[in-house]
Amino acid sequence: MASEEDDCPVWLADDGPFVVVLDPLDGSRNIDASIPTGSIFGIYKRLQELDHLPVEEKAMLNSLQSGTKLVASCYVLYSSATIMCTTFGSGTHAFTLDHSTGDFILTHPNIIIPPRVIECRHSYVNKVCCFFVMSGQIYSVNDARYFDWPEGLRRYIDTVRQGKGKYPKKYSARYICSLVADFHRTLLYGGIAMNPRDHLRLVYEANPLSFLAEQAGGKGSDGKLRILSLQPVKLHQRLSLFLGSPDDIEELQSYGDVQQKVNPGYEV
Ligand SMILES: O=P(O)(O)OC[C@H]1O[C@](O)(COP(=O)(O)O)[C@@H](O)[C@@H]1O
Repeated sequence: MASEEDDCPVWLADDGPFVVVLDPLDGSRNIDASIPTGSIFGIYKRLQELDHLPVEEKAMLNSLQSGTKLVASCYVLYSSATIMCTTFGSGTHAFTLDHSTGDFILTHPNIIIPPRVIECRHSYVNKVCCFFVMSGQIYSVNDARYFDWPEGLRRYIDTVRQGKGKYPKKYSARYICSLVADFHRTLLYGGIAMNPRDHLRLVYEANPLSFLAEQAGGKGSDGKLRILSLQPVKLHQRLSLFLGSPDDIEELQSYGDVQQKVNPGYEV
């Protein structure tokens, strides 16, 4: 088991079938203000071919598995409702805690990130009428960092918020600064959630959430590459993270230069 809060993974049992990587409390700086927080989990199979190695070594290598090897991912959102959203590789499904029984009830089966534009067709006598319902025009980023962003990311955000992107509607901004909450909204409402600086962790945050995004028909990217295709080399490896609908991620990536390399370490 490897936790974002610990320097090294721990080996719990020789015969445990699974490896768990977790961020136990994401968005912790929000707690005193009662802003939503969350937990994130990724689950892999134990690599039995490494069983002969010393404990520290096999604990580390088991925790550094590629995101493509995830067998399950989950986040729990602590907000006006407590929601557990999971994937076992066959869709993304969310369960809401019923406080009266302690059970998690399946409330959001087969979540699909809303596509940016939904085409509706209606048939009338001798006529097919087609119109579009716009959906998902939301971007989520800490744009106080605007002047540290690369030129491509600035152009992308400037473009979509003026309604001059591929879809002709001005985007709205939403940023909670709690990754689980920002991602949960993106799953349900669409759009794109991002942290372009190398702050979030590949193992504990980017991989599990990208697996959930993909299983909901979306994408997880570092601005250039599919997150799940990246091989972790360090347990606490940080990177740029973009999660959202396929249209939004593809449009963002077309701007090329979107990873924030200047990261002075912000106070708040
Ligand atoms: O300061 P930024 O760049 O807006 O980063 C905020 C992000 O950092 C987090 O608080 C996680 O940071 P920690 O891992 O240091 O707790 C996310 O929940 C949030 O999305």
